[in-house]
Amino acid sequence: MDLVTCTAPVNIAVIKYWGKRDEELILPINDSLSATLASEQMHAKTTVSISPNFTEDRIWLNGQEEAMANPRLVNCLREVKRRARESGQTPQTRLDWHIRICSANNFPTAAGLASSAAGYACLVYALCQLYGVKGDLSELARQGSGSACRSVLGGFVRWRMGSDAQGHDSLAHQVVGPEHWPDMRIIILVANDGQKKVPSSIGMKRSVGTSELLKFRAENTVPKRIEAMEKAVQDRDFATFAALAMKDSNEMHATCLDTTPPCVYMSSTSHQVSDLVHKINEHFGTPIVGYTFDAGPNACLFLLKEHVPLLVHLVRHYFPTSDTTFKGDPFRGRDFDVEISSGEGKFQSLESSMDMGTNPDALKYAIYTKVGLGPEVLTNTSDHLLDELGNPKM
Ligand SMILES: Nc1ncnc2c1ncn2[C@@H]1O[C@H](COP(=O)(O)OP(=O)(O)OP(=O)(O)O)[C@@H](O)[C@H]1O
Ligand SMILES: C[C@@](O)(CCOP(=O)(O)OP(=O)(O)O)CC(=O)O
Repeated sequence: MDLVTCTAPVNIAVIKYWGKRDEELILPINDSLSATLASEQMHAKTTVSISPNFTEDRIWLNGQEEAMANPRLVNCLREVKRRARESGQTPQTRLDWHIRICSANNFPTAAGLASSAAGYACLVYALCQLYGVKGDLSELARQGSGSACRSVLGGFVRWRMGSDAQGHDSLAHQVVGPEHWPDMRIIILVANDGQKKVPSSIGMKRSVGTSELLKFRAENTVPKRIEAMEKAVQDRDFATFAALAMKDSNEMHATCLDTTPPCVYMSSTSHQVSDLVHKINEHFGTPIVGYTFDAGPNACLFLLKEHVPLLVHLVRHYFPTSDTTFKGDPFRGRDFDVEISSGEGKFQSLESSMDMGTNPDALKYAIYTKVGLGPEVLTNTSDHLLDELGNPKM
């Protein structure tokens, strides 16, 4: 029996992918750009195993057995095997053995927190390790979920839409590595981690079919904005970075509202968080925090390390929670390398200038993280999700 276990990170787009020109190959209507988040806080973990003794292909996701017939899964497996066959690295007999796949996310699945990105990047990375496939993996991961192609790399990543009908040039590449902007921090404010009503793939298909605004966005705004965003990342120009991220998120959600029937992903809590961010930035006279929202109500905030204590104080003040544990709590303890003092006295004058009401228990918890590396192989036996017979350990 051969067995490989990997982790892959989540990525959060600051220039969004929303809309496909080819549903089957998952080819987008515009380029997108994202930050890969550190795997320590959020990751998918996948074990893949092949054996001549397995009599059928099987998959378990988050402890439940699922159907292998999922077309995205089938496409990924077929394409990785095709690449393995073409490279001549793997004997046909090994490619014919049945496979077992066991995967788990350490954060909510299908809640607009990019689980499909981490999940398919992890699956493809693990399969490629298993079959000895080398080279670009983004084309393979893209066929599981569009955003997954950006999770096969660390740092800041750009997915170029490409023009080839077969999608061979619709690939992701690294803009800068995770070490490039060491002070960048990310705080995800989770308002709802339940499964969303309209999955991204359905929502964006509906937008492509009905929104004129989406067409305008893809053809006119994004091509210019993404160049400015790439430059802002390269120059570590936080104010431009945050302003562009917020603009792009709002434009994506505007296209969702321009869709028939409309896709409403942001909630009143999302808008309150957005309001707070704009008030903070107004107070400072320049963006010191930027937000972006995926297809869900949870805010993903970008900010520099020096502003974490301030943001933490204000979020605690305006979104008090009775859950004192506040999972992934940046609101207590230490930053990765900076002490987060409660800063009560220091920021009190700010509260009075905000002119906002408080929203008790509107947030469930927060995840505090930074920009990180791409997928990794785990070699410790205790890390494998399948036992020596190929059965799930849990
Ligand atoms: N670890 C995993 N391994 C394989 N597939 C996964 C994994 N995690 C999630 N998926 C697949 O992704 C689907 C969820 O994708 P969906 O786009 O609906 O949500 P999301 O990725 O959490 O949100 P969004 O893309 O809007 O940020 C799951 O139903 C499952 O098919
Ligand atoms: C809002 C987004 O997160 C949309 C992600 O959509 P998916 O990649 O989940 O869609 P499919 O390609 O159909 O699987 C924006 C982004 O990540 O760029």
